[in-house]
Amino acid sequence: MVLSLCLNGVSFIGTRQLDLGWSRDLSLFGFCQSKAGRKAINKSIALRIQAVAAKQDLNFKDPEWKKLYEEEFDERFNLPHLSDVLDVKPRPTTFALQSRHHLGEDNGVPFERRNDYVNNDDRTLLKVIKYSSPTSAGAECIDPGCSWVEQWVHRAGPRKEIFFDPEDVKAGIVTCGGLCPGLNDVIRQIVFTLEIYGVKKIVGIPFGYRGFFEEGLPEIPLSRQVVQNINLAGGSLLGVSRGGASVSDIVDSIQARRIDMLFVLGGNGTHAGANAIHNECRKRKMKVAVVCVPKTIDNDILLMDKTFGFDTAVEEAQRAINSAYIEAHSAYHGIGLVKLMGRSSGFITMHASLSSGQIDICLIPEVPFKLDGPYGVLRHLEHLILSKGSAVICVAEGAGQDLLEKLNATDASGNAVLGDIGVHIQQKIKKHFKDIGVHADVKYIDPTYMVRAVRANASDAILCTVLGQNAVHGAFAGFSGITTGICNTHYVYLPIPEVIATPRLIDPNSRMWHRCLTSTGQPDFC
Ligand SMILES: Nc1ncnc2c1ncn2[C@@H]1O[C@H](COP(=O)(O)OP(=O)(O)OP(=O)(O)O)[C@@H](O)[C@H]1O
Ligand SMILES: O=P(O)(O)OC[C@H]1O[C@](O)(CO)[C@@H](O)[C@@H]1O
Ligand SMILES: [Mg+2]
Repeated sequence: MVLSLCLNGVSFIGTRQLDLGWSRDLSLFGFCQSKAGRKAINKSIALRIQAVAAKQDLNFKDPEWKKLYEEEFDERFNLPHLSDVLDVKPRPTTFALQSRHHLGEDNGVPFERRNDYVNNDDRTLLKVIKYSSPTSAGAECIDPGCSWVEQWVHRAGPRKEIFFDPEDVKAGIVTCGGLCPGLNDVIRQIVFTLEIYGVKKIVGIPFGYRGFFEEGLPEIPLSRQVVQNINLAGGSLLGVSRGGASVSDIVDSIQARRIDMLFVLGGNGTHAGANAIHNECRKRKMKVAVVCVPKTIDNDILLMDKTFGFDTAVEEAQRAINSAYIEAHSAYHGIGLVKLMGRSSGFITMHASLSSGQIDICLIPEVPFKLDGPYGVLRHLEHLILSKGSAVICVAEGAGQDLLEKLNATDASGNAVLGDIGVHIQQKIKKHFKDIGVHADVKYIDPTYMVRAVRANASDAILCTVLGQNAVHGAFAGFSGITTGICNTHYVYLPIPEVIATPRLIDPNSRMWHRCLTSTGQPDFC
């Protein structure tokens, strides 16, 4: 399992699932630390490098360590293939990039297209920065010297050989978790691409994994005609849901329906489910390709530049921020407060704050803060009101949960139900200004579902198009238990476990978070 461990500005990457107390020990991020605290952290960094090295059997004194690391990395990112467990034979692809008769002839010689297909040995480089030292901003290091280590992942796209006869294929598509702009765009491209391969049986599974087992939820037949215009609306043509049946029941249902390819659109939880489905199919020696397309406005999937829907959500969030700004700016001592989605990651909040340019205080789950006290948010707010007359705060829903009473409840999928940090901050601001006898007019905006129910914007629509097509190419190429994404602007296939080992978080020592702080001008709140 991949693990990116961030310690006081330095990240060390482990290759297996390592129990290094990563989870949410935010004090490790090096914020709010005294000099003595920082010294202790530096010592713990040294100890932890040793721990990583020991657990990975890496001895950095061994001149071969880098080679060993790279070999292990290749192994981890190797894509599971149907031929690993089944006796399947390749056949020439039926996917034509253009029908030849449209291309015509040149001097009587039939036009030959070149470089049409992706070679199975093509790779894309995962990390492209060479850090000169572990103290470089946002450095991700494997060894104490922060050596350059190559990490290659598999390139996505159509292969020359395929492992299914399209005539026989029944393909299923399912969308799980919460809504996300672009779901319909991905469904549409999957259907288009399947049909180009020659697949005739394409069905949608209604309402997420639930559609596999709940009575009265019939499959939805899909074709180019059915999906032609679905991208013009937000939501999912198939419906979504949380919670679900046992993996074994889902695989029974896949077997009974004779599905050969399953395209699964969803976030972390959905991917965990898809991987379990893939493993169960393997165990039963079923020839089923399970391919995911990561869907989450939270952008919390590891290794990827971004997930589809994120851009649109950020754009939409700006409407709320702009309204909060106008309200705050037009009121006497106005304070605008906007809460945005982001259970464990503050990407939407950080990007919306950066892009709007109207935010004075940006609060995310990855960076702890205090509301009260001389260095707390409220004191800074007081300063903003008295110095410039108004202020706007943007807070992620998962931020500051340590300030709220734990609810000890979970949703149908087992995700923790969070306390409402927006309402809490609103109340605290009102009370604070009342207590100090300064007028303040607080306007709270919670656009939660509005940012994800819209249709995809232009850049997300393109991303969805590529991902949907690549998902189909991956299934025909015989891969299963994989997901598709964009890494360093190139499109790749990745084994599912590598992208869901942990939720992807903002590194508080990254350049991007520092840029956000530069933009808002906010201090550390602790
Ligand atoms: N570890 C797991 N194993 C099997 N299935 C899972 C697992 N975690 C979640 N699921 C199933 O995956 C589906 C979606 O999970 P979840 O509700 O957490 O959404 P998600 O995919 O993480 O998307 P979102 O980003 O909207 O939260 C649910 O039907 C849930 O039951
Ligand atoms: O209310 P729902 O549908 O469970 O979705 C809420 C969650 O979905 C997410 O947007 C992830 O898709 C989280 O940020 C948020 O907490
Ligand atoms: Mg989730």
